[in-house]
Amino acid sequence: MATLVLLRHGESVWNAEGLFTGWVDVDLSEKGEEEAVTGGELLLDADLKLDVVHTSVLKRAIRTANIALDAAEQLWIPVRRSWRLNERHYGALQGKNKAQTREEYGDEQFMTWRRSYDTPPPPIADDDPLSQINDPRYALLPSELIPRTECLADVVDRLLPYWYDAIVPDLAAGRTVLIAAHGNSLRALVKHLDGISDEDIAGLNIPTGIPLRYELDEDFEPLKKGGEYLDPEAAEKSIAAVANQGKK
Ligand SMILES: O=C(O)[C@@H](CO)OP(=O)(O)O
Repeated sequence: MATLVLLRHGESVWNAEGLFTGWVDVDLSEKGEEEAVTGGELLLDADLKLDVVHTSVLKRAIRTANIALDAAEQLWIPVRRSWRLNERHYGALQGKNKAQTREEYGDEQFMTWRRSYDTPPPPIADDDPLSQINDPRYALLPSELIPRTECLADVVDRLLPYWYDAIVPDLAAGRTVLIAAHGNSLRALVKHLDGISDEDIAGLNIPTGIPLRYELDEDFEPLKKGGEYLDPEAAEKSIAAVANQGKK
């Protein structure tokens, strides 16, 4: 049996402003930092002894991990980072206001771009100031691997090699693993873990800053589908807030 803990970063400055974020490297808001502290306190209260943390290469996830691990008195544990845990690339929607986008394109198109499994938003141009094509952290990635947009299916495809190559070996070695990542990269992982259908995944939202614990069997499948939030009540509220983004 192995323990896996998933942690979505705390509220970011762009979450607070209601903007599509994707691969843009925005920081946590003050509230997001507080959520990360609370997340760490929940880890401490649950007496979770972590052995390793995996994060994306975006600072909202990196800082959430640092703040939470500090609060959990485990800032010293080994860290690994990968672009494969990054948020879903939001294409040309990056930096756009969610409520305005909803108004301009209508509910159906808005929700298709936000939550459909296989329809990506329009791609971002390489010369767009919000493109990541020249970002030094992806300099070693072949240009064709740097996304210009992604649907959730694309995220599953790029995340699973990291799951199998880097995270599963940690779990197999008996390590308790923390993954600090993003709303949609964690939706992709939860879809895989819980065997959620392409249709049903549209209805799943991940709350900010609340650890989600999974106990996994020898095949790395959850003993309990959906895992367990360390603060289920707060999770429920935060899930509703995420689902309602873009509504007035
Ligand atoms: O903007 C984003 O990158 C994501 C996560 O914050 O938003 P959404 O929940 O709308 O997919």
